[in-house]
Formats: sequence, C-alpha cells, structure tokens
Amino acid sequence: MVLVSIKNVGFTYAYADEPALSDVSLEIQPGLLYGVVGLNASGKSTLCSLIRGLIPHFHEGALTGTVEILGTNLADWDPAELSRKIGYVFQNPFTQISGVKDTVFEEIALGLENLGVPREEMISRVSQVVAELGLEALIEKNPNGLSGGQRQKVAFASIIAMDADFIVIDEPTSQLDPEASEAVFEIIRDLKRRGKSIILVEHKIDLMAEYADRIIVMKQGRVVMEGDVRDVLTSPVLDEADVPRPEVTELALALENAGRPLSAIPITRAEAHVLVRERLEGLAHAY
Ligand SMILES: Nc1ncnc2c1ncn2[C@@H]1O[C@H](COP(=O)(O)OP(=O)(O)OP(=O)(O)O)[C@@H](O)[C@H]1O
Repeated sequence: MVLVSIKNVGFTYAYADEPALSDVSLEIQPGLLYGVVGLNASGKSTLCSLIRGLIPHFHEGALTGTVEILGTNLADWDPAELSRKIGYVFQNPFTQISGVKDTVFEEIALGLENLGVPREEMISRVSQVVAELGLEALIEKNPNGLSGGQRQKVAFASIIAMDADFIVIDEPTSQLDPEASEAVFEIIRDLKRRGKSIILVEHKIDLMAEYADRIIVMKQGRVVMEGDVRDVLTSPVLDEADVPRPEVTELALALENAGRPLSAIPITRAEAHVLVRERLEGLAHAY
C-alpha cells in the first residue's frame, strides 16, 4: 500500500503572504528512506508536517488538493491516532520536549506511556535507546535544563523508543557534533535495515548519498524532482535548486566535462575509491 499520496497540494500558513507548498504531487512507498533536500525556506519542514498530518490540524492555513495517509483521507484521521502511526522528530527540539516530565528517562518513556506499553517493556525499550545514543549520564536530569544538542538527542530517542513503522525525521543532527551525529545516523541505518519507512530532511548531502533510496528536491515550495538517489544526485535539477552534490560526484562530473570520465559517476566515497583505483591501474598498464 502507498503510505502517503499527495495530489496537487498547495498550502499557505495563516497570515503568510506566499504559499509554503505549491502544486505538490508525491507518492511515498513503504520500506524506503526518502531524503528531502532544498534551500532554506523551500518547504521541507512544511512537507514533513503535511505527511505527519499536522496540517491543517495543528498548523492552520489554507490547504488545497488531496492528501491520503495510509489509504485514508487526511481529514478523516484522528490526530492522536495518526501520532501513534507516524513518529515525528521535529527540527526544533525545544518544540518536542514535553515540559511535563521531571527526568530525561521519563521524557523518553512518555510516548510509550501514552501508547499503554507495559512498564517492564517500557523500561527495556528506553534503556536500549539510551545506550544506543550514549545518554546514560542524562537520564536523571531535568529535560528543561538540557542544552540544544542534548534536547535533540532526547527528542530523537523518544521517537525511536516508540518504534513506529513510519518515521519522519527533520534535520536530526542540526545541533550535534560529528560524534553524536554519527550515533544518530547509526540508528537511522539500523531503522532502515529493519525495513522502516523513513522521510529524512538533512542538509549533509554526503549522508543522503549514503543512506537515501530516493530523494525529493524542493525549491520555493515545489517538488522539482523525486527519484532514485543516483539519478537525482547526478541530475542538473540539483543545480537549478541550488542543492550541492557530494564532492566525489562533483569531481567525477568535472572529469567527464574535461573529457576524462571515470567509468561511472560515484555518489559515495567508497564508490569513488573503487573507480579511481580502477583508473590508476589502467594508467599503470598504459605505461
Ligand atoms: N508556522 C509558520 N507560519 C508561517 N509561515 C511559516 C511557518 N513555518 C514555515 N513558514 C514559512 O513557510 C515557508 C517554508 O518553510 P519551511 O520551514 O517549510 O522550509 P524549510 O525548507 O524546512 O526551511 P529550513 O531549511 O530553513 O528549515 C517559509 O517561507 C517559511 O517562512
């Protein structure tokens, strides 16, 4: 079943002059990781809110077109039910922390508590995600006293603990250092291995090249391309949307333009290593 079907959707936030989404049509298939890329204010977070069903229930405004989530029209979904079906890691972790729990442990357990998960299972699931993200030193702390990066990890942990099959993740590492970002991406890799359906907004294009199955490119509220990660990262559409390519892809395209193409266009460092080694071996044989 198609997870999300969006047809000719436009959305203008209440009191905004310009639409945040214009004529967007998309189908999200299950079991894949969709990366969403585009300049600031191109509509990535608004698309996430739409897919998660927060528009127009939570974010008010004028919505046109049709949206079906898990086969049901958006207007027919109970917002609470939808929040159980789709995990959503907000871009701004300050929005996500509930403010009603006294410790990080309880905060991470809150979603599970709302789902009615038995206490022992709740403790086991929270402990596992705490270990995966290295949050042991924080579990007794008050969530309201955390730094931005700590909040971001806790917000991520609380959604991962809920173990939804469909997860929307909006810039999960914007406030994290490289080591913490790596832990977050390790978990995303694991979610992908476990067949979860994931929508991920992320500016780090090298990570997208490594993790995404498909990429959605946004520009000024429009989806200008949606396709297989390799097709998108080698397409001229990225230039039009001002989205950078992975460095290895840029280099390979420059070599191609200079009349010295590699045998394929790499999108990850690992692929580039293989292709460059192959080229060097070819040169060595030639002399
Ligand atoms: N709650 C809101 N009320 C009014 N306008 C909003 C709201 N949220 C976003 N917008 C506007 O909608 C447009 C799209 O914003 P959105 O946050 O979806 O873009 P984005 O691509 O996620 O940007 P960024 O990369 O900076 O997070 C922008 O012009 C933004 O100012």
